[in-house]
Amino acid sequence: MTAELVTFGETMIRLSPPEGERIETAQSLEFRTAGAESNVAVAASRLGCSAAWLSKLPDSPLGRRVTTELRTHGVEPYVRWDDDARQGAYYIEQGRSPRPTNVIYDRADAAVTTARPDELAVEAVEDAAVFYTSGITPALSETLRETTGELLQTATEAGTTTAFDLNYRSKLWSPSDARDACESLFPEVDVLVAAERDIRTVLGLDGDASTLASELAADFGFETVVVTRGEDGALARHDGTVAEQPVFETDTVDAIGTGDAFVGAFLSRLIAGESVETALAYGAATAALKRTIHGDLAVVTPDEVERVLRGGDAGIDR
Ligand SMILES: O=C(O)C(=O)C[C@H](O)[C@H](O)COP(=O)(O)O
Repeated sequence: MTAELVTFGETMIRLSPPEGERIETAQSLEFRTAGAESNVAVAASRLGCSAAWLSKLPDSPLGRRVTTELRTHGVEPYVRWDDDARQGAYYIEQGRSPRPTNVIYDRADAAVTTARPDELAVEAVEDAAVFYTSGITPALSETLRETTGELLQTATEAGTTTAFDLNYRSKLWSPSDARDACESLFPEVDVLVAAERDIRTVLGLDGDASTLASELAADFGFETVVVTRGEDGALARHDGTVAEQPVFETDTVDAIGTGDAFVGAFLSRLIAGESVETALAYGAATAALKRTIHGDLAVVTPDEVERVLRGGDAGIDR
């Protein structure tokens, strides 16, 4: 079946001690899966968009754990299985003020780092409405930098809209390396999503969020630029106009995955033919719901998102 949204990247095993426990001393670790591009596919799928995820995984219980979880949420994994490769993982110790959240990656030499286009379901990219990947993927290896560029080009040539989240991770590379790699990919990107702080740190731009979006659109010819601003909401520049979206208040249980939930919901609405304004609102509502849920995944339903959009409060539904 042709998927409307196709994403490409690494999905890791996510290991986290119980709240208030340190990685150094914890006796147990919660076991989940997480990865920016599959998180986006899950959010979109849960909101009614058909979604597929391309990657390379070890042919092992750890690799199959990833595909099993994605299928649970309706995402079709198109995976190249590798007998000998590693499964990437990360440890996350959730912070509580004044102790920050800490992520420790264990993803060097993961299976995906050697993925080449001829090992991947490139035809799914050609047939999709939107192809999505993020700045994490080219950060993982030189091969992935090339593969990311080739898949974006394949998408462009096939008339598939391309979407890219800058997703800067300082534990993977320096701002200048990220800038070089991402700017070389930008000519093939139609929809750019970027956190305001990443635009300043990585791309070295200054000014308010609206100015950043306009400069990016002018410099790189993006069709749409979405700037995410944490508690200050998000804005999108499209067709020469800027739309703003505040955040929905939330009681945060787990903030990790908020950005990906936003992007997945946003893309699902664009694919459904809705306006950028509507897509932004869906993104913000889905992101708020994600923050109330443990793990990276936006395990939500369209009704729940609609309810947030209508301003429904929490309460007890019985
Ligand atoms: O692959 C990586 O390096 C990741 O960081 C996976 C992350 O768990 C998500 O991408 C969450 O990112 P947010 O949605 O911005 O919270």
